[in-house]
Order: sequence, then structure tokens, then C-alpha cells
Amino acid sequence: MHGVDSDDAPVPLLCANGLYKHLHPPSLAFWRARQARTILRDIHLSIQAGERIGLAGVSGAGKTTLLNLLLALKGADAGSITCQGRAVRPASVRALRWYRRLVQYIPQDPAASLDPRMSVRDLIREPLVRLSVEGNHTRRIDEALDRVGLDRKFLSHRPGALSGGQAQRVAIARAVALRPRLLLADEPLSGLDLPVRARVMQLFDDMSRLDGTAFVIISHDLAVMPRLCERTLILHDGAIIEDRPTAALFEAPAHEHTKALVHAAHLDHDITSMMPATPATALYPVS
Ligand SMILES: Nc1ncnc2c1ncn2[C@@H]1O[C@H](COP(=O)(O)OP(=O)(O)OP(=O)(O)O)[C@@H](O)[C@H]1O
Repeated sequence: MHGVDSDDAPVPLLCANGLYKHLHPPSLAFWRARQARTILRDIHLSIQAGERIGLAGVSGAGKTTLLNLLLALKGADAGSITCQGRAVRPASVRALRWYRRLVQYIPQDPAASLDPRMSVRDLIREPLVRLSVEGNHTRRIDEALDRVGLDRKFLSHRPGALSGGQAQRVAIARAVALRPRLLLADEPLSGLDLPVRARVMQLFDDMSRLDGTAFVIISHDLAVMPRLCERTLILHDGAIIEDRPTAALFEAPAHEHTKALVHAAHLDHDITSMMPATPATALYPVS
């Protein structure tokens, strides 16, 4: 008789195993071993296709540091990251091309991240060229623009002629054009007005449900998690202190720091109305 063994478990899209990051004060080289400060400790994280994971924590908790490790912009002092079973660590642009095609980043301040001299068309085309993506770039650019709900007339515009919401959608379109499997989004809703927020949330829903794109959404504001993420991680002092379904975390936060975050977000009311109807992973099982 055969039970469910480890061979039947879904293969994660991305896996972080026991990550540590220390901060070494440069002026104290002699005392380095004693003085190093640990800013990430024993981080374990597994992300499945189509899954939307929230990463929250107070300022200084380590969110940006973890993001930098997941983007392979910085290396961990211990532990490992694998994507589809392949090791991920900082390397040359060329050596990381395969990873950059699979894992993309939506920056916190899209308007500032877009080169003001480039047109929207060139901004969306640039990663396709840099990462040597084959195929018809014009079609990909048009599709990406449609996906984020921007009219094609914007293709000739420069960032200075865009509103904050439009710039946010161009930043998302740059990532979407690569058809990534995982998007890391840093405070994707901050600074957006309500209609644009709703459109971005709908886009993320569609991408995870229809395309199987996974998301890690970073926000200091826990209030956005029930609508965006089926699972939420709380980072505190460099450690993940909770990693649970978002509904369960809001209904019964296990940790004092989570309770404080929930309380601060004024979310101890009925959150079930804000939960997505169907978890994306239910629609996107990974074989
Ligand atoms: N280059 C650096 N020099 C000194 N300290 C640093 C550096 N990078 C990170 N730190 C420290 O590491 C800790 C984690 O910082 P990190 O930026 O990852 O937190 P965060 O959760 O992203 O905060 P925020 O929400 O304010 O962006 C903080 O205490 C921060 O002061």
C-alpha cells in the first residue's frame, strides 16, 4: 500500500533554508566576531506557484534585507535559496539571467525607479532585451500594457507625463512582460488612490489565479494582507515569528508583536469579508 510520501509533495517554486545575515561594523574589524549584529536569523520559507504571501513587520524588522537576499542582490552568511531546485546566489548579470526571468521585483517607488528619459515602450522593452528574451517583443509589450489596463497611447509617454498610479502600472508591466513565476512587490499599494488600488489588487488576483504567478507582498501595513494574501509572515527582529494562513493569523494572532500589529491596523473586526473567495493554490496545484 502506498501512502503520500515526500515524492508526492509539490515542488516549491522558491525555497529559503536557514538564512542568516549578519551586519559587520567595518570599523571594528578586530572585534568582528563579537560585534557582528544578526539582522536575519534562521529564515525558512517555501513558496508554491500561484501563492500570495504577505511579509509584514515593523520598521527595522528585516524585510528589505530578506527581499535583497531573495532577489540575489546580497548573499546570506548562512543558509541557501533554491528556485525550482537550482541554487540562487549573487552572481553576474549573465549567470543570473535565468533567475531574473523567473523572479521579478516591483519597487516601492515606481515613479523614482523609471528612467525619466525613456518612453514607456522602451521602459517595458529594456528588461526583455537585457535578459535576452526571445520572441516578439512588440507583442509582449502590448500584452503587458493591456494586462495592467493602460491604453497604448501611453507607449510614447515619458514617466514625467504619468500619474503615480500610471507609473505604478508601467513598473508592473515591465515585470509582467517577462511572464515571471514570482513577483516580489514592495509596498505595492502605498501612495495609490482607491480606484487604482482596486485595479492593482484585481491584477494580482488575475495573475495568481489565471497565470499561476506567485507573489511576495511586503507591507508594513497589515491591513492590506487579508485582501491580497492567503498566507502572511510576520518578521520581527530578523526572525519569522508567524507563518500562517492570513485569516487564522488575524483571528488569533499567536505572538504579542502580531497582536500589536493587528490592533494597530484596527483589524480585529470581521475580516472574512475581505478574504479572497478561493485560495490561489487551490486553483494552481503544482505537480
Ligand atoms: N547597511 C546597513 N547599515 C547599518 N544597518 C543596517 C544596514 N542595513 C540594514 N541595517 C539594519 O538591519 C535591520 C533590518 O533593516 P531592514 O532595512 O531590512 O528592515 P525593514 O524591515 O525593511 O525596515 P523598513 O520597513 O524601515 O524599511 C535594521 O535594524 C537596520 O538598521
